[in-house]
Amino acid sequence: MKISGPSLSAVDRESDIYRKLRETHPRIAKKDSQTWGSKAAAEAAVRLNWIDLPEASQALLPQIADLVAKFSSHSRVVLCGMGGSSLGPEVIALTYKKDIFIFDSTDPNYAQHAIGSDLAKTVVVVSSKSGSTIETSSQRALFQSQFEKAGLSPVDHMLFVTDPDSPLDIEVRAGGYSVINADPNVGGRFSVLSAFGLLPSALVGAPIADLLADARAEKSAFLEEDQAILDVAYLLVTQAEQYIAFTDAGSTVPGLSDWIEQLIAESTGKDSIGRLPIATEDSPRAKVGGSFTVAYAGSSTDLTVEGPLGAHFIFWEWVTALIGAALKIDPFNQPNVTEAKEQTAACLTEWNNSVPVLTPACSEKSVEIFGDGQSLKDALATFIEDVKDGGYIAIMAYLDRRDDVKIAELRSILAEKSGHPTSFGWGPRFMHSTGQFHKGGQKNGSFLQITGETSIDYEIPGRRYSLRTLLFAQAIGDNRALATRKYPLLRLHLQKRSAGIDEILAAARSL
Ligand SMILES: O=P(O)(O)OC[C@H]1O[C@](O)(CO)[C@@H](O)[C@@H]1O
Repeated sequence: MKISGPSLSAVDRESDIYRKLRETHPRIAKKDSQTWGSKAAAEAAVRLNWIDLPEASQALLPQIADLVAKFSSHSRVVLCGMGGSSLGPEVIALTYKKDIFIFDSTDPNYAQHAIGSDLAKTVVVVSSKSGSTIETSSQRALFQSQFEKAGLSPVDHMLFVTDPDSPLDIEVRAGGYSVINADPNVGGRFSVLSAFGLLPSALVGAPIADLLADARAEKSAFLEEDQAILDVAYLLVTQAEQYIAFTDAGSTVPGLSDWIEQLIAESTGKDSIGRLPIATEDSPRAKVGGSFTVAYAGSSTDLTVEGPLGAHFIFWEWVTALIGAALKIDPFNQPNVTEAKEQTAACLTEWNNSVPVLTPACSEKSVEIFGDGQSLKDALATFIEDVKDGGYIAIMAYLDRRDDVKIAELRSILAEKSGHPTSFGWGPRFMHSTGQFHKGGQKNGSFLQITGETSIDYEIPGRRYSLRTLLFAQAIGDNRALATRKYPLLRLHLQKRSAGIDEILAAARSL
């Protein structure tokens, strides 16, 4: 991996932190579960096999090749999965310019795109380590019924990646489905070089053997010569107090920032001392709010890290483990993700499985305002004013990331208007990424939720609620989890999505 940039002059290789990182590096290589302290040791003992994946996953290649051959008559691949289970294949497909539909949402409008118009040609990979993630199990149930309704046998169109003996594994094997098991001692966000990353990527024709070879070469390189990897970990610990802005601009590995975001945010966003990665459009916009800036090409950020995608994967996983040791946190748990899940379940019970009428404080044209402010502009202005010194804004859009993609422009507008680091996440996908940080990291976030009416809805077979109800329970559940912490919180609800997005963008630009 080649590293460069002006920040390297700040590396103090004689400092205590650098010494700690240098001591930690060989302990990670030995898979020493005590590396992150005794409290983290039990979890670490069953989470460290990602270290072996560049070599160990080669053994999976024949099984993956068989599955690719078995499903080769299907021209369209859909991947159902959340967090690490989907962001890995997404960046691989983007990098190698392969087409895969990533279904990592519960938005019915987006689900309609996932289902598409040609189920006969579609193969669906359902990826879930635990087998119990609510989004993934709902997506799976939806697809099963869609295939049946279309007169197609789901067994011929669906295959599964999961841990051996997970409830999902047992059920789908009994049902005659194709299944590939991943190593259970690898956590979701570290799983890209396991079957979770490799199988969907191979189905769309990405060169997975090359990815593994690049990861192996990089691992050998940093085990032999540790300076580059220790320098990067040192900078992210010492030069970024809280915010690390990543940009894919000019990069040969587009989408990597989103994958790194889930890796670092969910691994470090706890005990109020984490690092918040922010995926930004380009280096000028990355700098807003004084974030430490990182790119994978060019020379306009604090740090540039260049290398092939497989090398990036193992490099950033290792850096994350190093950061965890330096910050004295357990990088392998995600305590606050569970909290949002519980709030979602509580909403579903309270609502008796259907969204109640939610009355806004006020409305303007297509947008309902749940929060302070007499108009959209006023609400946004108040929201920005309330951001704490040194704090950040998180925009969470529970919308369709194909049709509603324009709303992502709000990130740079609010960053510029407020001068604060501003992240953007699609709901509920961000819940498996920055969602952990929002509730477990530094207590200085301000949260803007954007929800919208749906043009379609789907019943989820086997559940008593629909996809739309689940989406709203996730949004309102997370809203409650944030509200209990008394963080600044605004929800804008779009009665009409397209018009509402334009109105929000216009109001934000006029601030
Ligand atoms: O693969 P699973 O078990 O469905 O989990 C999906 C995601 O949920 C988390 O467990 C928690 O957000 C992630 O670490 C993981 O990538």
